[in-house]
Amino acid sequence: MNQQSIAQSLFTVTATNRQYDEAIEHKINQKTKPLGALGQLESLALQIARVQYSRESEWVNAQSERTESTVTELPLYINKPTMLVFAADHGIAAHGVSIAPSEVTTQMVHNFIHGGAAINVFCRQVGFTLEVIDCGILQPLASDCGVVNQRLGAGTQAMHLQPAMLLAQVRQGFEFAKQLVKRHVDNGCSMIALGEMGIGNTSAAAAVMAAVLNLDVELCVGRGTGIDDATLNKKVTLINQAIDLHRNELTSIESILAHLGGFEIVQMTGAILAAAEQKILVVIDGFIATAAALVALKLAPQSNDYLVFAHQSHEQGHQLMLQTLQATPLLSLGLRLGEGTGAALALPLIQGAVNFYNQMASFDDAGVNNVV
Ligand SMILES: O=C(O)c1ccc[n+]([C@@H]2O[C@H](COP(=O)([O-])O)[C@@H](O)[C@H]2O)c1
Ligand SMILES: Cc1cc2nc[nH]c2cc1C
Repeated sequence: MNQQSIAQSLFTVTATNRQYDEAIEHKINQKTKPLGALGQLESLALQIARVQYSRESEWVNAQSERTESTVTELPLYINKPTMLVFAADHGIAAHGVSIAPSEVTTQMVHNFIHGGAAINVFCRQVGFTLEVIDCGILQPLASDCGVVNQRLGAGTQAMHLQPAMLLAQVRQGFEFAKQLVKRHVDNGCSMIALGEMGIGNTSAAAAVMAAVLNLDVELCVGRGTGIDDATLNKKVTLINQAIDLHRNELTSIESILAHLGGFEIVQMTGAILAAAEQKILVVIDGFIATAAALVALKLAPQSNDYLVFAHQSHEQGHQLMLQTLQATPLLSLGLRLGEGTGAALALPLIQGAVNFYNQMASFDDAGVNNVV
């Protein structure tokens, strides 16, 4: 008998309903513009409509007299957009793979608490509520500091010497993430975005990418915070060493996550699966968040329907990962900060897709010659 994965035992993910696609596309095509002229915003509006009409399906079905075309009169919405920033430390960071020591993870979490980081600035600017989650930074924080405590340990083990974590920690991380997302959805949130903070986490993300996609480590590793050539070589060597050490154990996606991953990558994976289960949109930030998306998509391919890829990061490996996922990110700004910054900057574009769908006049409404 096939053993159920941890993810299968915790999450039920179903694809969005495609029943209204024709009506949605008709509505978009009847807007006062040349066919397709809003480019990627049109496919984004279609995706959001699929997600939200699937989410509201009980309501939609209850309106038994409604025809398919009137279903599209339901406006799309973004309620309580919430940026979740997952912080964790990495054992490998003590072995010279980053420009910064692990202490910077905690220092940046304090910066988030005091509102001074880039992610604070951008969240304030665009209207994201920011929540920071301690998934396992080196030292616990004071319980009243405003950071959510979902610690899986005091940093992972150095993956080139031993497994980064146990499968029990992967399970606990998925459970934490499920509770977290449920709390936000119960509170009316219709869209989450995922960012992260963790010195050393581009090593973990690259290792997971190489193992999941069976790629050469060199293709997956980049300069992270901005390392020089010598440090880059060391990073490649240590990640190869980790993959060689655990080779016989890298037999399932969850085992790859346990041996090579990070506490924030585990919890972002869980948050994606939870968002897909709850049928809400989930906006993915940079390289590390995309590695979590890669894992989530391997565990539950239907979760793809709920994912919006915010941007293509400067990190080498991100473009290849996005291509492999056939994902077209909204932005490409050469960002390499993480924290959720690219996802925050994408919110006005997502809002633009919702607004044109809801508010633009049709050719009929506006008395404009129908050019479709
Ligand atoms: O999001 C990205 O694409 C990204 C690319 C490079 C670096 N980062 C951030 O930099 C940190 C990891 O870099 P490193 O060099 O310590 O592995 C971590 O806090 C990430 O948020 C993030
Ligand atoms: C200062 C600093 C801020 C960050 N934000 C996300 N990753 C980071 C890494 C460093 C080093």
